[in-house]
Amino acid sequence: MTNTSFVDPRLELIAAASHFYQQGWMVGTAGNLSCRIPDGSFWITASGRSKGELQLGDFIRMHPDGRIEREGSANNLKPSAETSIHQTIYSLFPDAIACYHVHSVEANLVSGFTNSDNLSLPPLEMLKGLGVWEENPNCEIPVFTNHLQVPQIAAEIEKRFSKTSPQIPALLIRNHGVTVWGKSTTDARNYTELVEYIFRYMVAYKK
Ligand SMILES: CSC[C@@H](O)[C@@H](O)C(=O)COP(=O)(O)O
Ligand SMILES: [Zn+2]
Repeated sequence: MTNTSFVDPRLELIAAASHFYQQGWMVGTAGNLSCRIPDGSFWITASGRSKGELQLGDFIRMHPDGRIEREGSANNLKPSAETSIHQTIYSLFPDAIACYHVHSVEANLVSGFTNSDNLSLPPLEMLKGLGVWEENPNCEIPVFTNHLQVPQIAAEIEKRFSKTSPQIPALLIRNHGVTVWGKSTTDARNYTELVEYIFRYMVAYKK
């Protein structure tokens, strides 16, 4: 029998946020999560919601051009302040279905390990989980400046990634946090855990 049951993707975002909150990566209102749906629009967390206790009404449905879909979206909520980054990721990577952004202590610490716009990652087995199938890989994560105006960060992401795709589906914003994307909510959740493991390793190695 075919399973035709429909799971509201917001439930997966709520579960992921709760999990990340428990890890200390989405404390208070930090971070934002989104998930693209078949008509090309995406659900994104509304701005300033407590990420450890999201509810279905804490999301906004947006079209790629920035238009808010009122049907299903709660009224009087503002979309995440970092919506322009999610829009940019969805436009650059047509396969991306989910985009997750979290703020961990380790992501901030490792972003200070280099002044360059790329951070070298150690050649850990965990990189395979992020799609890097090489022996002793020489892998880097792109690092972006944390401009006060978020659309400026988004514009720099667009500019760099239009020329060169990153080696892994992740980017770091200096002194801010990491953003990952994947072909499913499960992939995005796994990638978030994997990059955070690598950052933890890097911090522990430095001690
Ligand atoms: C703890 S404030 C963090 C915000 O400035 C921002 O970086 C963030 O990740 C959450 O913003 P939001 O507008 O709630 O999506
Ligand atoms: Zn943020």
